[in-house]
Amino acid sequence: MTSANKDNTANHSTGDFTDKTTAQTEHKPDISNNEKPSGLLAGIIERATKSGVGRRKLDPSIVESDVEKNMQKIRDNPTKLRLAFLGGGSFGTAMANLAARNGCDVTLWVRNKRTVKAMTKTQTNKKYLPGYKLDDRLKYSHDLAATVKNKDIIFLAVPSSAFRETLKNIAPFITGQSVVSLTKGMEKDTFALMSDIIKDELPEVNFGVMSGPNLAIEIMKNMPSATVIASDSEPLRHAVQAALHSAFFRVFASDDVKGVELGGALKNIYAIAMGMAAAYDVGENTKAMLLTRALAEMSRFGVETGANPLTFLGLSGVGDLYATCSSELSRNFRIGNMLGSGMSIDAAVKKLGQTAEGVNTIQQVHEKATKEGIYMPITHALYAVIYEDKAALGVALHLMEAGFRSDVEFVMPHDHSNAELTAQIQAATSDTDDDNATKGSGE
Ligand SMILES: NC(=O)C1=CN([C@@H]2O[C@H](COP(=O)(O)OP(=O)(O)OC[C@H]3O[C@@H](n4cnc5c(N)ncnc54)[C@H](O)[C@@H]3O)[C@@H](O)[C@H]2O)C=CC1
Ligand SMILES: O=C(CO)COP(=O)(O)O
Repeated sequence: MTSANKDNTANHSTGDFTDKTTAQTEHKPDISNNEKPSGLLAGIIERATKSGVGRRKLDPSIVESDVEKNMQKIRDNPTKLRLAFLGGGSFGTAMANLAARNGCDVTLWVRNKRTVKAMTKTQTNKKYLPGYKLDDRLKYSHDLAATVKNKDIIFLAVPSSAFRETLKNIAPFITGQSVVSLTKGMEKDTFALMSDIIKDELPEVNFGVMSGPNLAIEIMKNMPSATVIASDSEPLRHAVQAALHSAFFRVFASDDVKGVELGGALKNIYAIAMGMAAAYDVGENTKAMLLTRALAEMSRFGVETGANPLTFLGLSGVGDLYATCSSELSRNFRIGNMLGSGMSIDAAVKKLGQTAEGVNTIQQVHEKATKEGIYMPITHALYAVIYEDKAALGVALHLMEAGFRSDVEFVMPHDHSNAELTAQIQAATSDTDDDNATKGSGE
């Protein structure tokens, strides 16, 4: 049993599972035999690192059975993927721990030398995951070059604000490694997603993005979870599945990189809205309305920017939206809750002291949607409350009075012929709106 398991004793009443079964039956990494990648793995890596290979569109049923076959071969031939995880926050640590527990050769890069020393000594991440013992095979380093050299896959789990800088720093050491983003955000001022930044900075590399309902603390507790690896490269998808998949963590595949990435980035906006709604003690109907209209906004935005709307029905869309909109473990939810309790955005961010990507994403998406004329009423409303000091109640009422629209616009497109009626209703209620529109109105 791994040291992580020793600490996490079984408590099924709280949903806390040990991974006794995994350790004993699923992954039996034989360290002594694992120094070199197996033939199968070497093949996967070779294919993954050759540009163009594996980029064809595949019949999903064939992919499913191929994945299963490959997974089986990998299970039958214990392998040692060489992985680097960059970013020692809660998510980078949780994912690195999963891979180490699966028998991969894993180094977690943390920029602070003293933190590396402390993690090596205690095998815990005291700041971001206090109380969770990490796998004793996990290695730590603050030497970026040494960490990324001679690796098969480099996973980035730094905040979006540090993503480009981190890629620039590793660029000199990239030879044939693949890169996978775990980051859920957008670059400030450029609206670039992490995959866009990878294409800018490392145009030759094979890359993927991973996203899904993956609250780090629940993963550390071995609560069953699932995620999505999206890449144009089939071999890379398989390699990531091999690295992270276990009885507690299922890794599904997709080739809609944009859709998967947008799901992870956009849901943070609505987690803030939902945290705020929770502070106002709204009912279940209201939460359901907010969640569902959020999904409509996300998929509309996705389609306008090149994603497949069906992707938003998957784990990285509705799955992650649900997880972060319903849990105080979500930092974005907590930010919303603090805002709803009357705190300013700056004070809330300071109090949180961790990454909450939604704070920046609201601004990016508000600007982009305004510029491109994409209908995103919840995002605009949230922007008005947070950045234009509008009263939340007045803004919420305004949202409720918006015109008649169809439910699922991909099933029945909106009927714009009722615009006149909508305008009349809005004119009739505008006096009330004006009264409620600013915080000085005595809301
Ligand atoms: N925590 C979670 O449950 C999940 C987080 N994510 C995403 O993962 C990304 C990272 O988030 P967390 O690990 O939760 O953040 P965190 O707030 O727990 O930690 C951030 C880490 O990044 C490091 N960092 C900050 N600036 C850096 C820089 N310039 N260079 C190197 N390292 C730097 C910090 O020192 C810290 O170790 C975010 O985009 C987040 O949305 C995705 C899924 C789940
Ligand atoms: O993305 C997450 C879970 O899937 C984590 O959400 P927060 O960044 O809001 O904590």
